[in-house]
Amino acid sequence: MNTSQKIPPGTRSSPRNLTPLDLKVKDNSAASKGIGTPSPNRLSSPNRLAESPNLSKKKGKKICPCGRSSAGRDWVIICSESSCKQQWHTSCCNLKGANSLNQSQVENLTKTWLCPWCFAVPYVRPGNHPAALNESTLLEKALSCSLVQNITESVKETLINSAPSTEVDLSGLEARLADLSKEIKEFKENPPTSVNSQAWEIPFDEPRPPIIHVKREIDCQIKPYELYEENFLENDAIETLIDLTGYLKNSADFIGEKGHGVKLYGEPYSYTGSQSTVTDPIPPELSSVIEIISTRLKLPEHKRPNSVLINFYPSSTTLERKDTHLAMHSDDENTIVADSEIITLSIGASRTVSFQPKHSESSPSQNLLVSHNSLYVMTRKSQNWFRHGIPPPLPTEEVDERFSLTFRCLKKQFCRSVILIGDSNTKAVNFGSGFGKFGESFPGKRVRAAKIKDIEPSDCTGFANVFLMCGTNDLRCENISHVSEIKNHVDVLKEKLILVKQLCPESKVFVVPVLPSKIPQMNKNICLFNSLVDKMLYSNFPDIWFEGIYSFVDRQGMLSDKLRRPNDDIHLGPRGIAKLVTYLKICIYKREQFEKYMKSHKNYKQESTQEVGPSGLT
Ligand SMILES: O=C(O)CCC(=O)C(=O)O
Ligand SMILES: [Fe+2]
Repeated sequence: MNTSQKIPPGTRSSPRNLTPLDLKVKDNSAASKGIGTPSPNRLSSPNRLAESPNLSKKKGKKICPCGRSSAGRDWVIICSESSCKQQWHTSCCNLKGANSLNQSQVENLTKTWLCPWCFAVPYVRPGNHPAALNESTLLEKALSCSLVQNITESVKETLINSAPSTEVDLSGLEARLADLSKEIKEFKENPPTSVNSQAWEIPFDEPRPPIIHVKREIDCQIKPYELYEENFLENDAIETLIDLTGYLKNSADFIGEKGHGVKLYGEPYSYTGSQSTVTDPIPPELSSVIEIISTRLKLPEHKRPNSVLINFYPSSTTLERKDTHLAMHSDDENTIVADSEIITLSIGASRTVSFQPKHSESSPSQNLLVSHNSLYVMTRKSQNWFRHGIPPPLPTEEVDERFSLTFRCLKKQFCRSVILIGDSNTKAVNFGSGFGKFGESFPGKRVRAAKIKDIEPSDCTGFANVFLMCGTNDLRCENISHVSEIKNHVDVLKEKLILVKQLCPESKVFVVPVLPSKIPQMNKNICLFNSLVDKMLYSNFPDIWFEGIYSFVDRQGMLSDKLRRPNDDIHLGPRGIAKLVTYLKICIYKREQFEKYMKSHKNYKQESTQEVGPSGLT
């Protein structure tokens, strides 16, 4: 089943962002001046102030974004989102009906209520919904409004000029009206490009097509492991680890998973089928090994391991043979830092680690015999190319017990990691903290791809969110001599997306519609391209999001002047870049909300090709 929904541009509006204007209203409100606090002597009557901190009826207080008083007619309710807590009149947030309820009923209703600023509606509004139709005529209305204004001004001007004489000279007015009729006629015959093109509208009841699983044979572009080194630790250090693992084995600290036991230290590592609910702090014995590893492998601070998982593979003489193994899996959880390494140190018997290519039937599996006190290093990236596992011993083979210590660098905020593959318009997008930047909770990187053909799907591996924002250069007037070239670009994009989806089945993929320029002919190319991409995504990848870009567009369907670089018809200026970052973050947030909602829905079945984790579940 389709687990997510793409958003065609122009068919729905983005959640309300705080604009400077909103902030002004808020700042001027009584709430921000601290005068919105309910006074205790008015709590007794249900018609007046309510006792609950989340609910009150206040007279004359301007606490709602409307900035007005509701004269005690409305309940004032507070958003339950702890970082918001904005107060609203029930009428202003479309809950007018709640005014006929009593206090406790309203309290119940609003316990988990998210205000219009916080709640992102997870559904696409159907193209034929009256509000969508209204929106699509907005531009027309706005333009006719300005024409009416023109007429009014012409009439005024004529009357003023004619005022001294008794005879009113209407010739100027007639000429102006003739001009305006001409303008109206031209406008009707040749309406300006609008983002609300019908081409993007999806009929409400049209069933969503199934997700097409297309697989390509992709040659392995990286090695299954980067490094294998024997006799890694000095005697003292290895003896300490032998003591630690021996102690753990006898203290029954290992938690049984299929074919082996596990013990977790440091940052919690959760994977499909993991049984460890608790994690202990990293003990000094392991901290000093992390120190040695980090120095020897020259790991920078941001990739230093902070989580250690010890696997215990019992001897084949004590168990059924098949029970000392680890099933094929990938360590591809999105909490692992995208460019980090997964480092494994072996203690005890030699065992074979098997590596199996995921995307190439013709490439054989590779085996690595890992001996006592050896270390092998895989990259997080390689997890999207290979599965690995410890096969059970052969029927004729006897194996002694083995422990493996796996060191990882985990960061919770990597659940929201971002890769932005884009052209020069994304050049100024920065990660990290500061104005117009992504912020610490969205770690990630930007990769340049000047044209669609330059997108490198393997760059996306390891990132939770993938944004592709290319096409502007492909669609420049000098690069398009025939419509068929635009279609070809869409086909190239489709092929790239097949590879991205195959290499990163767990990533949330977003295609950013090409932003309009100030060049009308180029905008025609862009408009056609966007509508073809929308159709292509709808029929091939309904789980790839294609979110509307109206906030970048002016009434003429062109790149907004406020957002572009001065004297540049195509590129975003600093305000545009800040807006782009906000847009990208809203995309991530909306999708998270949408998936959360869908997960809680009873018919929701996750369409997932998720690998099993080190639990060995098969
Ligand atoms: O024991 C090994 O060498 C492999 C361990 C492993 O793959 C894991 O912990 O994810
Ligand atoms: Fe693993």
